[in-house]
Amino acid sequence: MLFHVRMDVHLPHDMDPDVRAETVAREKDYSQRLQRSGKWPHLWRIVGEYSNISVFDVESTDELHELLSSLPLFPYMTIKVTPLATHPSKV
Ligand SMILES: O=C(O)C[C@H]1C=CC(=O)O1
Repeated sequence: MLFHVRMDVHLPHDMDPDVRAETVAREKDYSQRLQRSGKWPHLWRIVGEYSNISVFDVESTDELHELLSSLPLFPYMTIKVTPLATHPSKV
């Protein structure tokens, strides 16, 4: 199952710089493991925003929720999920 996911990151301005750097580093490691596994085939930066557009390829909505809620940045993000179906005009 494919899902279009938009993530907007809102890190607190007063966040400790060491905590911020460590959280972002853990996020990078976690996301790269999911990308290598094939579950996160697209990850794009939205120009001019601390946001991304992603595509996840997972078995279920429960799996997607588990993956997203385990993101180290999850407490600092708003996430919008759009389920994708096959377009009837696709060749
Ligand atoms: O930077 C972001 O868009 C948030 C998040 C998604 C992947 C990653 O490494 O960080």
